Amino acid sequence: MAGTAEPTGSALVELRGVSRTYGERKALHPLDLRLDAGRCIALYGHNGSGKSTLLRIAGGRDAPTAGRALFDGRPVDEDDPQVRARVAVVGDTVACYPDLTVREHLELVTVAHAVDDADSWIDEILADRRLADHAHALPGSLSSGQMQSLLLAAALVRPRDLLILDEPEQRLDPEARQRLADLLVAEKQSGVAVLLATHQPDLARTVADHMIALEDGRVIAEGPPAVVLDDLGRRP
Ligand SMILES: Nc1ncnc2c1ncn2[C@@H]1O[C@H](COP(=O)(O)OP(=O)(O)OP(=O)(O)O)[C@@H](O)[C@H]1O
Repeated sequence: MAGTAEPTGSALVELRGVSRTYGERKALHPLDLRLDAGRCIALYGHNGSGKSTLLRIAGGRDAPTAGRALFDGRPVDEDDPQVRARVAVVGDTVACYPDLTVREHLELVTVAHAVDDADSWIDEILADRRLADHAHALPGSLSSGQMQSLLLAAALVRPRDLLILDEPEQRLDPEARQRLADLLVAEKQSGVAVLLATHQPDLARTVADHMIALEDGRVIAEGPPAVVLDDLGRRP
């Protein structure tokens, strides 16, 4: 079983024998996973290896074909108010309103999640993500890296116990990637569980406690990131 620590009580995320089939295609073969508060699991693998499928199931956006996906001991469903309140997802697709500014997007999120003192909190996140100068810009005028920072900011302005990120390093420059790694370490330190799909070994090495390497929907290696990366590096 994939785990980030000795199991103590119920995990925040628990997948038991989870698999996913699309038509004839087996996107995910049965796997187990356990993620506790304040820990991070990184999923690693080629395009099409099943990372996003696993993330969608863990966040309740998709149901497994077989097995059980639990959040805090209950079947996970993105429509569950508990899940909506506690799970923040940074996706790989851009979903935004073309006529709302960067700041207005973040305001929407804070209203939806009844965030106290939202204005100063938004200011802080905008500065932190280097978006302060673009607060009044419309999405269409953002660079792809700035758009990625906006997606990240939208997850950070709201409360969360679990942060799910699908290749968050995409489109970020080296400095922004470093700030992303620092941010995810800080998230863990504040008790947030982080479930991450990445193509960047350094990000996994810096942030993750446990790494799961997938190939064609199967777990081919798992363990501490340095060990898994070393193992993968020695394969023919
Ligand atoms: N909605 C869907 N319908 C049919 N097949 C799907 C669907 N979603 C994913 N798949 C298939 O499942 C497999 C796993 O896809 P998935 O998106 O999970 O891979 P991934 O590891 O996230 O890839 P990438 O690194 O490119 O994002 C792929 O073969 C993909 O074509």
